[in-house]
Amino acid sequence: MKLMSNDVHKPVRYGTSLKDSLDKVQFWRVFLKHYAHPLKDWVDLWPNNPTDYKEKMGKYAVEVRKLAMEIMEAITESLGIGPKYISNKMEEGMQVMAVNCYPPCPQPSLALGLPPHSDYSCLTIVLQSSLGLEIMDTKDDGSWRLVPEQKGSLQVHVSDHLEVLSNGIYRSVVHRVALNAEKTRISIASLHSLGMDEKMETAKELVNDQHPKGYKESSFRDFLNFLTKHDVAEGKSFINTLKIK
Ligand SMILES: O=C(O)CCC(=O)C(=O)O
Ligand SMILES: [Fe+2]
Repeated sequence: MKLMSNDVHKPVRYGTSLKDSLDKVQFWRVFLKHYAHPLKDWVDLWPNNPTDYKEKMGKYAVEVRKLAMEIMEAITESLGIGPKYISNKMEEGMQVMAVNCYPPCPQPSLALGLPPHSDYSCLTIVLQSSLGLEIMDTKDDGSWRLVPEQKGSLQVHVSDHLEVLSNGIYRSVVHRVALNAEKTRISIASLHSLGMDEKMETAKELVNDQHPKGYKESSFRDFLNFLTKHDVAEGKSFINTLKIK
């Protein structure tokens, strides 16, 4: 069974990719994705069940967004382009919450919860209920490192649009999700980016003769259009389509 609401342009969508149309197991995940900023524009579209979902997720979304803005300010400051360089534009930006559920898998070594990918956003902040998230160590031949389980801690990922902005000084994190046979794992990923049609460009201040511009500009809508043409399972990455070779 495949319960996909396939239109990636919808502000609320859900799906499962436990099995594909040939009944072959692909990725062992059920998900709900919805927009979250500005809250009042989207909250009425969120699920009514569980009854406290809107209230609890609403509070979390607002708080995690504040954190994302603070971190973005620290990052652009570290790049020497000032704390407000992108946060002003992000005020009007998008926030997508991805609520992921990975049921126990009878043969966890034969499947993945999510394939290797990087996120399109500037920053992604992940809260996980148990072990499973792995990040690629690019300094060590691309081996996978398990993100430790620390109750209440948040995992912050640099994503594609920050790589573009920083002209490659910050690199987006390639990550995947491993499965386990015993318990259901839940994660909430909060993806922060510019507005739907706002193009993310490389900061001109970070382009010079030694560091020529490495990336084409793109928007969140450009990413969604990419998604309609490519399945993440194919392994084709959005950031690679932006690189100027
Ligand atoms: O489940 C996780 O820990 C990560 C989820 C994720 O990578 C995503 O939703 O993009
Ligand atoms: Fe991700």
